[in-house]
Amino acid sequence: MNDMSHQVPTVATLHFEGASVVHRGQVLLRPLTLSLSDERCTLVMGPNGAGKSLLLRLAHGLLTPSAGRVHWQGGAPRQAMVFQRPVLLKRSALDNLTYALAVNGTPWQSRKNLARKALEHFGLAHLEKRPARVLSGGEQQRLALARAWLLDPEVLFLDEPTAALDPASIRAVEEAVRDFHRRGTRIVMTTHDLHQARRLADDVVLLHEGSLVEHSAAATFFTTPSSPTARAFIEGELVW
Ligand SMILES: Nc1ncnc2c1ncn2[C@@H]1O[C@H](COP(=O)(O)OP(=O)(O)OP(=O)(O)O)[C@@H](O)[C@H]1O
Repeated sequence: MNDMSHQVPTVATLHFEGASVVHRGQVLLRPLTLSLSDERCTLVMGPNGAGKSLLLRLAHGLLTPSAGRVHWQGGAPRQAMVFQRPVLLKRSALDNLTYALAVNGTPWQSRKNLARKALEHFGLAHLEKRPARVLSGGEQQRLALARAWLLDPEVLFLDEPTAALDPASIRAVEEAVRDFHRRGTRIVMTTHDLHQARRLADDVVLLHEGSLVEHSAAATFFTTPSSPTARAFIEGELVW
């Protein structure tokens, strides 16, 4: 997605400064120093248990580091997060969106109209009355993206949003991610899928066993990774 990175407005830089996560004496994320700047699409990669979700939770402020700090230079931007298993309310698809707008302070007169537009944008218009929790995995993921879309985030965090989806749904989610990016939203997304990372990433963060292994431009990462661990990961030899 490099071609788009010069067309979008500047977003604040996110700094991790020696940020670590320790739980009951166990180090889950070793002190991490990393800056995410520019209007990029950053893919956070690594085997199971590497610490990708922890990094994302720290970034979005859902988790406080045990030591060090995570902060936005230039003030925290408007941000949203989409999880692998979307958290949806026991309401219709439409009501999930109007509720998010209400929480966001959108005047009630315009909520339904905006929510319907978002449903349409994500190909869900025909499902507006269906309870959100009975939607298929792919539909739920699109509804979560529609909800994020309505909040017009400057930064969007996605935690393995395509992990349990079929190829068509994966394509739909990736297209939505590109759409967000075109609109100027900075993307930070975790994935296991090397092909997906090649399709989407401007830069790649590789974690392994709770440590940062590499942060480089996607072209560099995939062609000339600087560490043996990154090479092994790209070759599919780093299972965990
Ligand atoms: N609340 C918690 N309590 C104890 N251990 C945790 C907690 N959250 C995460 N961990 C551990 O921290 C490590 C990193 O977890 P994390 O979810 O960040 O991995 P991940 O890279 O996202 O893995 P996956 O690809 O499997 O989703 C794992 O070993 C996990 O078991």
